[in-house]
This record gives sequence, C-alpha cells and structure tokens, in this order.
Amino acid sequence: MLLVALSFTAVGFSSAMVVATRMYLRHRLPPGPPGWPLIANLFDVPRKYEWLAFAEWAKRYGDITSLRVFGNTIVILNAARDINELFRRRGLLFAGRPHSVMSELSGWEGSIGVTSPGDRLRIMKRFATKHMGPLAHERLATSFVDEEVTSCLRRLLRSQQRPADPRQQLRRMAGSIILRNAYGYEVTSDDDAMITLCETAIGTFAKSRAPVWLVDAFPILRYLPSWLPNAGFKRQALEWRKTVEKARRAVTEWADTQTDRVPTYPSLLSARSEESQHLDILDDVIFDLSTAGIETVQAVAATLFLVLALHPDVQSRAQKEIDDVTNGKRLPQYEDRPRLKYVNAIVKEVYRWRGVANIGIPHRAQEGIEYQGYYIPANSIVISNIWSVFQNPEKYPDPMRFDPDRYLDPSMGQLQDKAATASLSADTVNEDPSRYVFGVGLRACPGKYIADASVFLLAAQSLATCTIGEAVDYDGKPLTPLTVQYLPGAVTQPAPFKCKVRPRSPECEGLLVGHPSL
Ligand code: HEM
Repeated sequence: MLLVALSFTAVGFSSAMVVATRMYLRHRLPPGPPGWPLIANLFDVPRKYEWLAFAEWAKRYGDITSLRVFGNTIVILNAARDINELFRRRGLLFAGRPHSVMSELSGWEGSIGVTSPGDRLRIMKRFATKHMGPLAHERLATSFVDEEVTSCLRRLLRSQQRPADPRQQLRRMAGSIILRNAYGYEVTSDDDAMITLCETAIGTFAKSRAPVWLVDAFPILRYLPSWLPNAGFKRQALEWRKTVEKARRAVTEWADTQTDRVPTYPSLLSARSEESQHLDILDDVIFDLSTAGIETVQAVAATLFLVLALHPDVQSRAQKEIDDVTNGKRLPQYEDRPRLKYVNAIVKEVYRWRGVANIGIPHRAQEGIEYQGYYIPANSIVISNIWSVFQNPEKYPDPMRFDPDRYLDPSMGQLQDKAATASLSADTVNEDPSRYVFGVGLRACPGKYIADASVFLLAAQSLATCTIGEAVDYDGKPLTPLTVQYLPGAVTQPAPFKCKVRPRSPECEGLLVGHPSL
C-alpha cells in the first residue's frame, strides 16, 4: 500500500515538474535588450543597418536574441547552426510569413512573400521551381542571360573609358534579365520605365513589413478613415498601393499588346498560357518574380565590379584561369563553369564579403517550440541574420578580407545540390556562402538559379574581356577595401562609386563584338 502511495506521489510530482518546466520555458524567451514598460522594445528596433545592430546584440546576449514589439516576439538567429536547425531541418515549422495588415493595405496581399504554407504557396512554388529551378537554370543561362551580359559589357566598354558609375549599365542588365524571364519584355534604353516601376514597387514591400506599424498589432485600426490625423499609416499605405498597382498595370498592359508576338525565348508569361488552372495565382507570382530580382542582382553585380577594381591580383589570376580554358579565342560560357574554379570562388566571396539581403524576409513560427533552453512562441517573427554568419571569424577566418582562396577546396564548384551538401555541417569552415545568401529552407529564394547564373556569366565574361580599375568615390577619392561604404536598405548596395572599364586587348574586345548572340 505504502509502495502504491509512493509511486502515485512520484508520478504526480514528476507531472507537476513537467508542467512547471513548460510554464517556465514558456516565459523564457531568448535574451535581448531589456526594453521599457508598456512599449517593450519598440524603440530598440533598428531603423537601418539592422544586421549590424543584431550582430552587436548577439555579442552581448548570445546567438539567439529576442525583442518584444506590440505584443509580438521577434527572434533573431545569428549562428549557422541555429539557422540550419530551425529553417532547414524543421523547415515546415518555420515556413510561415508574419501576417502584416500594413502589407495588405499597401497592395502586397497576393504576394508569395506574404503567403504562408498552404495550397496557394504550393502552386506558386511549383510554378517557380518548374520554370526557374535547378533543371531550368542551364537553359536560362545559355539563352537571354548570356545575351544580356554580353550586351551590358559592350555598353560598359563604350561608356567607362573614364571613371564612371557602372551601376546604370548593371541595373539595365539585371532589369533586362528579370523582365525577359518574367514577361519576355526587352529593355531598350538605360532609363527604361518598366525597370523603374518594378524597382519602385518592390521598394515598398520591405517598408510595409517593418515590425513597427501599430495597425499590425491592432488590425481593427485598418478601419480608421484615412483623413483622421492619426491615420497617417493609411495614407502611406494608399500611396504605396498606388505604386504597386501602377507597376502591375504597366506589365499587364504591355503583355496584352504582345499576344500575337512569338517571343525569342519562353518566358514565365508564355509558360502561364499553357496552364489551365490558378491563373490569378500565377499572375501574382510572375509579378513577384519580375520585381524581386532586379535590385538584388544589380547589387551583387556592383559589388563584383567594385571588388575586381580593388583587387587587380584577383583579376589577373582569374584571367589566367579563363585563358587556359578558352585559349583567349572565345567568351567563357556557362558550360565552362566546372573548370573555372577560381571564378566560382570569386562569385562566392562576392556573396559573402558584405552580404546581399542580410536579414532576408522574416519567417513566422507556425507553432511554439522549445529550443536550446529557450521558448520560441507560436507566431513569433523569426529573422536569420546572415551577416553574422558571414562575419563569424571562426567560420570565415579574417572575414573582412576579400579572399576567394578560402573556397578552393576540390569539392566546391557551383551552387551545390542537396546531396552534395548533406555531409556539410553548420560548423564547416569556409562553407559555400550560396547555402545562406539566398535564404535557408523552404522559403529560400526561387530566383537563386537565374541570379547565380547571371552573376557567374558576368564575372567570367567581364574578366575575359575587360580590365576594371581605379575605383574612386563620388568625390574622386581613391577607394580601398577598408574605406568602401555600404548603404542601408533591405538589399546591401555599395555607396556610389566610379571605376574604369577598359578592354584587356583589342582581341579580347573582339570576342564581345563577334559573339554569336549579338
Ligand atoms: C543574388 C541575388 C539574390 C539574392 C541574394 C536573393 C536573396 C533572397 C533571400 C535572402 C530571400 C528570403 C529567403 C527567406 O525568406 O528565407 C529571397 C526571397 C525571394 N526572392 Fe530572392 N534573391 C536574389 C535574386 C532573386 C531573383 C533574381 C528573383 C526573381 C527572379 C528573386 C525572387 C525572390 C522571391 C519571389 C522571394 C520570396 C520567396 C518566398 O517568400 O517564398 N530573388 N531572396
């Protein structure tokens, strides 16, 4: 009898312990800035260079930190180990996107970037993967991507004999690739209006999703009339909505005028015409895929030109590698990629050195979980700070140094597939940055293959044909790797700079002129 009573007491005690532990963990959020009564961490949310502030907090509070804003928990992951564990291994649990009333009011309610797992996301993902995924990227790279890169280099060689900002041409190249891919739209001038409309539209996306809008905490506020003095958010959202709708109308109206035209290469729009279902959803995702990629590709291209201008030694080594493969008789092509190991290493280091989309797009925890002794509540906004991963000296020794040699391991070659990376652990030193720069897990960037192919071709063909040098800032002061500045924003751009782009030799320039795509 005594034994039975004792075992009941033991079971009761251990159950109570389990409940108590759970309750304790529930209140044990990851540490972070202490905040203030009532407003919690509202004023701690950094307004710019968020990745730098998050990295500072990581030093103070640990790799996993958290904030409370308007009743929401924001969890920031700074270590590759945790990003892999939560976004890759427990991907579905963290594949949600935070609900944002402000984004809805601003015209983004149909976007893939706000869509949480479900049928709609599946349809969007399936379409993007079919036409832009690993099986499609080689076809894309050998078609209009190659054409646009070559045309861009010809224009640069014409316009940059004296120091000038290469960005206008790189932006035109990025816009041409992305809009041809999405709609078959061909850009014909440096100041193409469609590129500007798409860029301006996507600029409103990140702003509408910042965790600072009161209406996201109190959705009832969406019904306030916009003329009320304290409804400034509604007037702002209305202005953004007009910008987004203007861009959508422009691409749709242009597409409507093209129904009889047979495009040179298939586009997402032509692929859509072969589908019989979910056409509205496909329209939404094609619009996303036309707006989301322009600034990112242009930013990476600008960093590429900047680092090449700053590192003549890197240029000459890559040029030698390319000449060994092509004998200087032709332009390097996408098929040459496995043999251009040093050029691949330059691309990887460009992704890592200052990052690109350093905090990506926030995820949402679909359920509450205990992790590493902390509790991450359901509906937490979870952000991966890729900057901290790329600047971790244990993972990338001497991280501020631009050093392509760090990747010259024989097993590295190009964007790695799942099988090839399964054996890599998050602690791998000098791990391929393309595993992180495009996001991790189920929400990773659907544009990564076309973006990566574009950047590789730009690197290989510009190195084969041009010498890039004499980087200066806008006041004409020579730049060094240590004085280079980056701008705030959702996409990491170098501050305006100028450089010279000259032909390596008349023969090399001739390769661009005689290229069959021209
Ligand atoms: C080097 C260039 C690029 C970089 C570094 C980049 C990076 C990223 C990152 C970090 C994310 C967030 C991933 C996450 O939530 O975990 C993302 C999402 C996305 N990217 Fe890219 N991207 C690039 C180019 C492109 C291009 C070319 C396109 C379109 C053609 C594109 C379309 C998108 C879309 C639609 C999403 C949202 C996906 C979703 O919510 O499921 N990106 N990208």
